[in-house]
Amino acid sequence: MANKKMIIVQDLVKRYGDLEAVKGISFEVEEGEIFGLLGPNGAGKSTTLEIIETLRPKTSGKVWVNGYDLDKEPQKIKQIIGVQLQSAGYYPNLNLKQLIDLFAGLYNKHVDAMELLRSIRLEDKARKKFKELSGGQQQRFSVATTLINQPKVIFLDEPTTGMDPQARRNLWDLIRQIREQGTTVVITTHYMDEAEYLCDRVAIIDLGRIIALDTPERLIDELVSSGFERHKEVKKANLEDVFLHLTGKELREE
Ligand SMILES: Nc1ncnc2c1ncn2[C@@H]1O[C@H](COP(=O)(O)OP(=O)(O)OP(=O)(O)O)[C@@H](O)[C@H]1O
Repeated sequence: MANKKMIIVQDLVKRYGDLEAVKGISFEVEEGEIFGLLGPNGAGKSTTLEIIETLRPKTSGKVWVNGYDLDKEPQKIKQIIGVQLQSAGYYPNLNLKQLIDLFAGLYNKHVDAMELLRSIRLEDKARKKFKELSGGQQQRFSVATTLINQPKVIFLDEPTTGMDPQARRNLWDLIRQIREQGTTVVITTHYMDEAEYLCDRVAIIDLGRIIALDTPERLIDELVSSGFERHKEVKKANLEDVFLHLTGKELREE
């Protein structure tokens, strides 16, 4: 059964002067999936994401989001997507509840700010300013704010960079919950364990081109069937498991 395509990207090209940062990439994201864009620094992930988000002009190629053509109906796309703000986007004098109320007002949506804060376990921080939160709390808040306009798809650009293992696992749970409620998620990450845990499918981008696109499992199976073997014996746990076993899974930031 063919699923509905939430995003279609065809032959997308982006040039910055002489540099061709995105060299004609094509991919589709299905409704309800967590889709990962992976790749080394400078591969073109953020550029691709920002073009789809209507935040950056493309050089050529076609993009549709929920059937809306980026060239013809960018406003329609803006209405159905959720984008994480950089920290500078959070007015410094407003507390978390006021920020949610402000965004809800801007989007003309009714949102129960306390309920949203409860869902990310920040209800006791309702009167705190964004800058007074820990890194993990800031990221949780920023992911939750992408939901205020009740989007069909949210974009998360390296959402767990710099987090400790507890906060990271916690954010993974939040992202999965968001998907379970029917929202499509597009995520960029440098962490392969994150991609393996979260993503239904991943596109690996290098030097502006997609060099692989499949489920993490099939990509791994393909590599193994090509004769690849790890040098070390694979253990049933890794160092992060040891760390979490010793220090617990509870958040430490409060
Ligand atoms: N505004 C810009 N002007 C000129 N070059 C840019 C601009 N933005 C990005 N680039 C270049 O385009 C290429 C792709 O950058 P992009 O930020 O999309 O990569 P990325 O895969 O998101 O990398 P990272 O993982 O470091 O965020 C890089 O070589 C970068 O230097």
